[in-house]
Amino acid sequence: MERVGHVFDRLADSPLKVAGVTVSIAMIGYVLVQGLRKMTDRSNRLPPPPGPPRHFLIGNLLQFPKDHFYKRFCEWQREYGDIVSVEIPGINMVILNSYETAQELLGKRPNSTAGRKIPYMALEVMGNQWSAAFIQPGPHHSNQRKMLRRGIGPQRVGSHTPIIEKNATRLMMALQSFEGDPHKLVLHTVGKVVIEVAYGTKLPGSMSEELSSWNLEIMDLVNAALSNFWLVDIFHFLRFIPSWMPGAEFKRIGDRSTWLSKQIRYAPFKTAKALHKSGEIGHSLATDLLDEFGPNDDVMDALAVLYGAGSDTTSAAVMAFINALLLFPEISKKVYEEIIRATDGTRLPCNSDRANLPYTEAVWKEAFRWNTFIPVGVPHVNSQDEIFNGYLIKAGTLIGQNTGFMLSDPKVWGDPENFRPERFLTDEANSLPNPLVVVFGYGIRVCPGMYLADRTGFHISATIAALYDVVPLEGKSRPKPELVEYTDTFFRLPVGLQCRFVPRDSRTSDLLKAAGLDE
Ligand code: HEM
Repeated sequence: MERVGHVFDRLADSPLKVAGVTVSIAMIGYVLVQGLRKMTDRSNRLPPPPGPPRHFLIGNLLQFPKDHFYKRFCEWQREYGDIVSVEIPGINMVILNSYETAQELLGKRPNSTAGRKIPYMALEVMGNQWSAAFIQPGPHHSNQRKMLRRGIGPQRVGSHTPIIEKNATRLMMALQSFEGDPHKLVLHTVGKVVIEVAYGTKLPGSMSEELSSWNLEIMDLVNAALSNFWLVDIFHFLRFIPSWMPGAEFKRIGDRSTWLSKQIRYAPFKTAKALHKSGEIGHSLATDLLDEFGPNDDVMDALAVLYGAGSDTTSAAVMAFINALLLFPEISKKVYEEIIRATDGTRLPCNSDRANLPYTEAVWKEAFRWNTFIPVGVPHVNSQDEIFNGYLIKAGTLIGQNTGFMLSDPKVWGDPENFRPERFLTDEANSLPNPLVVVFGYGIRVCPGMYLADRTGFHISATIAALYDVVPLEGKSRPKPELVEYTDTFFRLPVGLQCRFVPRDSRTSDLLKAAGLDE
């Protein structure tokens, strides 16, 4: 204080001196208040959620899995409970193992727990900083979500039913002579649905094919990028080294991905705008959004995100249903009988039959739950410190969701290992979460495509069950459910699934012919 006084004594009584004294007092005050706040702040004394012991400097780096995340997360759940925290250098992470904790933290605190932390390589170097799934909450994120809700939300999703039904019927025709793993066929069908929902049916066939292949390529690149660590994630300046340099593989991946990203955004949108202008576009999400918002970048990006976010996901759900039809023939027969009762066996099932198909609905839910195809949710990030159940979750923590455990916790499901759709048909159902709600995410990041996914996936799945008995290849026996393995990917698929689609009865081909899709 003396030194401060001495300096000011040398200044004349001037506005400068007054200002200087004021600033000094303010600064001292500020330091004291901050110190006191630190001493009294309850949150500073709170521990992080429990988790495996951390090592000096490297935290849990050695225990953190490089693959099979779900398996390790379940091991930690057994040891530490509903909420587990781990730390690897530079990253704090918590893993939520119960639906209630996820709802509390992510669903009920949407303003502070809805961030994303996408590595620099996947976001910037690969040119994905436009995607609603990757960007931070803010005007672009909320605009795009508003647009998706307008076009494929609960009010409007029904308007896309003809596109879903037409493409499902095409798939049924292809399955008549198909043997092997149907994943590619299902993915292609869902991709067509998504493209036609987004841009209508008037895009030239070649553009639609290109859009699929661009998307499939970039999805592979992004998945590979996200499962690797890149130096550029830490040293961002590396992005400026030229692509031809030896060792600059990341740059070449980044350049290719950025090109694909641009094609996916601009090419179909340009055609859709022209078709809209000439009045030829027909019904589509693009039509709705161009009518209401005009041709702006948020409209372009809301449309462009659909394929990447909607095709792999929905086709994985349909594959889970097909897997169940193959593994559990009695369940498959019951679904078939229920659908025949609803349609009198005189027509293909349609979306409006759904209300009369409670058993099929229960099988659809159980297919989402049993060995779920999406065992780990998309992590959120909190923008401020959160106090939760007596623990401190520091701002900037990655908040992961162990969806697989939530859907197989014996305390909730009793016999999670059994594929038992009846659990959704009795009073027991009242105490169970809906598996679809569990997998579609939380808060302001909840999947905006869930109504379209549910409608498309359910219709394709029910139609397969109505027309075909899904059986093993000639000479092979049905796989044993407990022995089936699943890929270690973000969307898990049954490993080595091989099957045939045997028409249920002579009506199958008549029904397909009557559907009249020869155009
Ligand atoms: C069975 C199919 C699907 C599943 C299981 C699924 C699951 C998810 C999940 C878990 C998230 C992250 C939610 C969160 O962060 O809390 C998400 C986000 C998203 N989904 Fe889906 N999804 C499916 C289908 C679709 C479809 C068909 C579309 C579009 C047509 C779509 C568009 C999106 C978009 C744009 C996001 C990013 C939302 C955001 O970050 O704000 N999804 N989805």
